[in-house]
Amino acid sequence: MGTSAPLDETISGSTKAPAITREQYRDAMARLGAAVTIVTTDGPGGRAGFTASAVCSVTDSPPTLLVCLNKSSSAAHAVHANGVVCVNTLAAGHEALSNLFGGRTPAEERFAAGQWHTSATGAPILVGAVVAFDCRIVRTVEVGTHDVLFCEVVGLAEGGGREGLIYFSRRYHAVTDLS
Ligand SMILES: NC(=O)c1ccc[n+]([C@@H]2O[C@H](COP(=O)([O-])OP(=O)(O)OC[C@H]3O[C@@H](n4cnc5c(N)ncnc54)[C@H](O)[C@@H]3O)[C@@H](O)[C@H]2O)c1
Ligand SMILES: Cc1cc2c(cc1C)N(C[C@H](O)[C@H](O)[C@H](O)COP(=O)(O)O)c1[nH]c(=O)[nH]c(=O)c1N2
Repeated sequence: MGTSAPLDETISGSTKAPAITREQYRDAMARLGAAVTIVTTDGPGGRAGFTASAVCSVTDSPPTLLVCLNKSSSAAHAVHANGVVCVNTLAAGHEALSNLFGGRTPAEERFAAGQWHTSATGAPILVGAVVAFDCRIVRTVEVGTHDVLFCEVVGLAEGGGREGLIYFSRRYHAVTDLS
């Protein structure tokens, strides 16, 4: 009979030489457009946040999304220690904030550039985000350089913005809801 699945798993890659280089892979991925988010956390591990485009829906029952987090990110310790994240979907006009959370800037400076509320889990919600998903991390799978965080959505906040932000071909693009 089955045992319960572990909450943390590691998936090892092939030991064979990869068929494509990192550069080829990145160039190809640059053609795959994605929404831009700022993933935040707060709690015993401290406040932290990072820009993420590797975010997608896994299932609606229970509502779950995944976030890929580079293990070397300055936010990694806090994310794992707190076990909660808020995925803030950015709007047109958030390009500078995205770049600040995109690396090499101290956490306090990142947060000082935006306005934040506190979600039910304690993670910061960005005022003006298109939509924010307040989440508890229910499972982590390590794959290569990244941790894949499976995040159960326990709360939602709508920021009212009508223009979303897409990262495509290494540039930001505003997208408008014409309905
Ligand atoms: N998933 C990620 O970790 C990820 C995604 C996008 C951008 N970034 C980082 O943002 C910076 C600028 O990125 P860019 O898009 O302008 O140019 P880039 O050439 O570094 O990346 C092109 C595309 O490749 C993918 N990618 C890049 N680095 C990755 C990584 N370490 N792991 C998995 N996928 C990765 C992403 O889809 C990215 O949009 C880089 O430092 C990059 O590492 C990381
Ligand atoms: C548009 C865009 C998109 C992404 C990123 C950057 C940018 C500009 N970065 C990189 C990530 O934000 C950055 O590495 C962290 O902020 C960690 O940097 P520090 O270690 O804090 O300097 C990123 N990192 C990650 O782990 N997962 C992701 O999906 C993304 N996506």
